[in-house]
Amino acid sequence: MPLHCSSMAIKASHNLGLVKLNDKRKSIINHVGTVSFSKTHHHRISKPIGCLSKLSQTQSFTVMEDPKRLSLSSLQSMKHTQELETAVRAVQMACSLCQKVQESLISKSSAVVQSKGDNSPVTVADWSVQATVSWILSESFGSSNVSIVAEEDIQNLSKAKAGGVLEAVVKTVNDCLAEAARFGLQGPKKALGTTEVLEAISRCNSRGGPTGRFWALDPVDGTLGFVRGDQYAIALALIEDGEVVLGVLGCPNYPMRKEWLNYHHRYHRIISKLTPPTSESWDKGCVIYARRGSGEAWMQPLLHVNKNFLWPNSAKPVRVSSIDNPSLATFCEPVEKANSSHSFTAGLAHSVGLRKQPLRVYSMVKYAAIARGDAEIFMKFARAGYKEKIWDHAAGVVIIQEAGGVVSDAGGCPLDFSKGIYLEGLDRGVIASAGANLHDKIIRAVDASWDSSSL
Ligand SMILES: Nc1ncnc2c1ncn2[C@@H]1O[C@H](COP(=O)(O)OS(=O)(=O)O)[C@@H](OP(=O)(O)O)[C@H]1O
Ligand SMILES: [Mg+2]
Ligand SMILES: [Mg+2]
Ligand SMILES: [Mg+2]
Repeated sequence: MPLHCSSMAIKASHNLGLVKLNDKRKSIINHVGTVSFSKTHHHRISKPIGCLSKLSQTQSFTVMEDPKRLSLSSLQSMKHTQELETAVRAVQMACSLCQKVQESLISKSSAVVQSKGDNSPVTVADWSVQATVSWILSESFGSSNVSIVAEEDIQNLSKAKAGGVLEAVVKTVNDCLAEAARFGLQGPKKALGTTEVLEAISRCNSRGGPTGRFWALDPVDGTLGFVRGDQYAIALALIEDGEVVLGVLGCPNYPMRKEWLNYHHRYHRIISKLTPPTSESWDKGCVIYARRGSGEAWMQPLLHVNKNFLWPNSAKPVRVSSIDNPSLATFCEPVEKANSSHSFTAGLAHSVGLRKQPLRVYSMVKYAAIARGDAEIFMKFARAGYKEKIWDHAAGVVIIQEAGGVVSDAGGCPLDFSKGIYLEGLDRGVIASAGANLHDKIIRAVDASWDSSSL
């Protein structure tokens, strides 16, 4: 919503991600990821000029709507309708594909799990989703109009050829595309050949950057969770001139009860045989999506093709939690210590007064949990030297922001999606919160404890 406040000479266009100030508060407002304009409204600045070291300097202002600019706002919110619809349908298809592959992984052997150069896992599902989404986007918008940055390439797939992985990918892609009509999309007239599948995967060779439009795709985020029969996500975002304009997160195992998100909880239940370790126990799954500037994030249940559900799917709005008392708040973080320092976040939690056990969840399901109001804070502090990739964050960031939350690096700056495949310039770590108060507290705690940390 465009905003105008004459008394403070503040003009802000929320939808366009611009904030202009003509008084001496410029240095304060331009430099933080979140600005409290009033006690109840929080508005994001997506292009700061620099960084404030402490969000506590955030100022409060009274803001009035400028009715003359409303038409611009509604125009903005109609943008990308086609792209969003296609992206949601493609992610629904990808969820269905992944569910089938995960079931077969659990019931058979782990032979289809390959290791990449960095020892991270990759599976038939990662390549198959990348091929399927790439093919759908190209068919829907014309391959010359579609540019995609995505995690996987065909090098490892060619290496894995001997194990029959490529054949399995081609079959999985074709089985999935054969169901396209049920998702309101058009599939191929005849099954894709190996060359076409490889082409679809390797077409995702954009390197991103500051200008133009590209999609960012993580075909399976949290592959480790996926192969362990746990949480994972399919993440698709559209980025224009360095800004994420829409995001879609497919979370096929998002459980009915939020406590079941917790890796440890699930693990203990399984070993104590309280619930069977089948995917049934999740009762589960959703696709969450948002469009920049709409102020809304939406959630759909998964479409179950075998249950004969047809498009359109029902959707309901999601909103971040209203909890801003740290003692009542839950924070989530990666399961693997190697991906984020559990000891550093434990220290932060202690100093901020977070009393609950951390919710350790694989993948961008953590972003989904914040957007749905199932947790209040997400923190990730990777080891020094690790560079976060845009596809691991883009969709989640826009969804949380539109659901009313705040996302920044540990210096309070927005994540920068304009610098290629990495989040260049990221200050220490990623923090997402349900509201500005919690966010402010975490950022101050990071500042206070960073120098004595071993990160
Ligand atoms: N060393 C290191 N440090 C930090 N992050 C790393 C690291 N290595 C990988 N990755 C990326 O982390 C993605 C998975 O993040 P998660 O939050 O799901 O972590 S965890 O699996 O719950 O521990 C994971 O995404 P996927 O590869 O899509 O699963 C990686 O992009
Ligand atoms: Mg990932
Ligand atoms: Mg991945
Ligand atoms: Mg990976």
